[in-house]
Amino acid sequence: MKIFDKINKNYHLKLPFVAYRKPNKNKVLGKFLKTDDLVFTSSFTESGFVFAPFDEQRNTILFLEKEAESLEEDYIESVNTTENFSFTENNSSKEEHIALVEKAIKQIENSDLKKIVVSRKEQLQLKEFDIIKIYQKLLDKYKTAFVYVWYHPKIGLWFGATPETLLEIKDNNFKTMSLAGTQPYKNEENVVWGNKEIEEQQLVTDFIENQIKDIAENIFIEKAKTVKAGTLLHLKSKVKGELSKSSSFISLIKALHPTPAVCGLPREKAKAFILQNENYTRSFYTGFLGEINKVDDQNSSHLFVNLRCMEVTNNIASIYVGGGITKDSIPLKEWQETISKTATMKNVLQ
Ligand SMILES: C=C(O[C@@H]1C=C(C(=O)O)C=C[C@H]1O)C(=O)O
Repeated sequence: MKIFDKINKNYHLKLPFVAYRKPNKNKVLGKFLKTDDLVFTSSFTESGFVFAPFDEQRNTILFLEKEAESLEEDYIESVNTTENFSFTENNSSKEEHIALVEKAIKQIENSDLKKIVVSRKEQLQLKEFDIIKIYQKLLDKYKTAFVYVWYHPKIGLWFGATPETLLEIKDNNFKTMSLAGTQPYKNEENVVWGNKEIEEQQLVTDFIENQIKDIAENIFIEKAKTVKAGTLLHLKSKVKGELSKSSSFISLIKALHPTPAVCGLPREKAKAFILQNENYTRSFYTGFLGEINKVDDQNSSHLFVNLRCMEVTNNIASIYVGGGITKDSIPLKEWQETISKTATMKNVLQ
């Protein structure tokens, strides 16, 4: 495909680009830049593609629409991506993660915190690395996800196949979702959920409702349903509404990000716990990415939460995974949940 040649070319010339396919769509879209200038946005008023970190104190990177060459192409499923990407696994950080979960549970028991999402980074040494083969495998395997590859020579190379929409907005009509609770998919989508998962997802739904109630009208929240994301199942409620005339797109982003699906409740206290206690920096994991202010589509924006993602540097893949901790969490189960979540990316590396 032409778009893959262009990805290869930009990557080897060390020029920024993003290629992405929206959930359940066939088209792969690409934005290819001609210089390696690093452009930030904090106003979200420009037209382009944003890549935003978890911590909003850090910079959001913008690929300006007017500076980019845009390509789009129907995806033709590859027949040829069965090669093995062999890799050697590092010693796992099981004890470290379990200790972090235990600390989060204690913090919840001794404060007004109700939920904290804790995460970790797993590094794998790749024996070989082919950007196109990895991206094709992601496209082949995860048709219902937002599947992307994003590159800036001054920032890094990221891949992801995320099940979570942060915000889709056109005119004043917007959609978002409450996604939380995880169990492995075992050939059956009709499953029973435990109280811990039901409560943890309800916390996210209530937070979203509370955050948007003063800036939106006609809010409608669907009952939670089971959804499949790769080899996992989650609970999801769709949310829609109308942004009030006096409110702005950025106020909606700020109201939503980071939701308790990736941070916790109350938000600021959970964030402080995460920044102090996680043993690494999340950078763009649990941030968000996507199109903003599309001029050819009534100024619409479509943003996704950066989950089920990895960063590749010098043949080392860093896979980012986490999970929501509540008073009812069982540390070993939370560890296993992060292992299950690494499979989304490991499946395209082996
Ligand atoms: C934090 C992640 O996922 C989030 C946490 C979930 C959970 O705690 O059950 C489920 C889906 C996502 O909202 C991740 O994939 O790393």
